[in-house]
Amino acid sequence: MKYLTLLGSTGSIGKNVLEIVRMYPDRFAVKTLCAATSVELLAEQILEFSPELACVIDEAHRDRLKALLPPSCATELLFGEGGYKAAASCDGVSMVVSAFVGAAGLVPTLAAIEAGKAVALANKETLVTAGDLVMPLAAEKGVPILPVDSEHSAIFQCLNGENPREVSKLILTASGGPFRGTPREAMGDISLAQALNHPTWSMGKKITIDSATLMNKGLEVIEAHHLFDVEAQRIEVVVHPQSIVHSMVAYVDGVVMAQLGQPDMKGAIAYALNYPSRMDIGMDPPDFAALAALTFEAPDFSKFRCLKLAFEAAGAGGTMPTVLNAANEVAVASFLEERIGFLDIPRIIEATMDAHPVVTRPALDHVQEADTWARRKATEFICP
Ligand SMILES: NC(=O)C1=CN([C@@H]2O[C@H](COP(=O)(O)OP(=O)(O)OC[C@H]3O[C@@H](n4cnc5c(N)ncnc54)[C@H](OP(=O)(O)O)[C@@H]3O)[C@@H](O)[C@H]2O)C=CC1
Ligand SMILES: CC(=O)[C@@H](O)[C@H](O)COP(=O)(O)O
Ligand SMILES: [Mn+2]
Repeated sequence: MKYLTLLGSTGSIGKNVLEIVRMYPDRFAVKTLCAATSVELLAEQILEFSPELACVIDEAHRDRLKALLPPSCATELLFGEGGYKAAASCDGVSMVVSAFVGAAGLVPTLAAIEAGKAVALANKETLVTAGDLVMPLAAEKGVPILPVDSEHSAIFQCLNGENPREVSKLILTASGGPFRGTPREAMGDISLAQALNHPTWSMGKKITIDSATLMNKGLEVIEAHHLFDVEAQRIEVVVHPQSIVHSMVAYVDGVVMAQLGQPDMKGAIAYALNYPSRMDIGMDPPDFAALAALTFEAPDFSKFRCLKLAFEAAGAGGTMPTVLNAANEVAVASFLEERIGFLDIPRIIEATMDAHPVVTRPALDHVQEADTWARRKATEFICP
């Protein structure tokens, strides 16, 4: 039996994880559930899965959650960063699924690694903001970091059994988002509803906006760099609108291995949860005869500035990816509140990066300071 801590149980990834737990109650049990403020859904999940511990973002939400549960409920209720760390390092937990959104995932993921728990990692921002700290700590503690992000799961599967020294490049596929065919001149008029309309994947709001700006792919380049120890110059992004080829690995002999499947996160989640064995999760392979075509094209870096900025942040290293990520979180939150336009997102990130004096080889304190600094700076650039 694998005992899980689920960081982000009320989110898109979290709900998919719980679907798989429902399919295999003989293999997985939920020991702790964590969310931020969605106490109604969390209460339902607590009643269904009876975790030992549950945690929300602050005391007020803990009190609201408590009021939704019967007095007989034995689940211990915690709140705040201390509570998340306790959930991530809880005795008896064998795997932590890291599925918070944003850099909020960093501290509990580090706590999980410190405590020697295997990590199934969906929260890419953890690696973008502090990959140089996270991966060495995982290596030191002998903790596996199993990718959940679909592209990274694909690469992980394509690398299986191959010699990493024979890899020539990683090829990340991008759907291209809803604005792949939108003329450059029309990009300023994009509405929130249009940006939330992802062509192939159903996901949380923040990552859906990241996909629309192609920042998601930029974050994934940095994530892949840390997960697979391949420098960003050897990571190529190719637009593949059908989202059937989830990513590829090219080898020194020119051979390319690809992983294909339907655009449904349950495949990647199940692979991470049950690695190295596969499970029947009721998913059919793509119907190739019914697919008109699988197509590939280069991304337009000038139309999608965020992708360019992510490569620049990867090249600068140190605290620059932390700043890229934090400024992006601020800009996307502001776009989701309809306070800024779509093209303000790259403008704010670029201005924040331009103002940042990079700290090389940062410790956790430096990362956290850079994150706080970038959020403040980006907020200033929202209303210049
Ligand atoms: N969705 C997908 O298909 C994919 C997602 N990912 C990555 O997985 C992560 C999760 O994405 P997704 O599930 O879409 O996101 P959602 O927005 O759907 O869910 C986010 C989860 O994190 C919780 N949360 C949000 N903010 C905080 C915070 N400050 N502290 C603690 N918990 C918080 C939310 O709780 P509450 O509901 O209470 O707000 C919710 O449970 C992201 O890093 C994303 O990039 C990667 C590949 C695919
Ligand atoms: C499902 C998943 O892994 C997402 O990160 C997905 O890749 C988003 O699609 P884009 O390719 O549009 O960014
Ligand atoms: Mn992805």
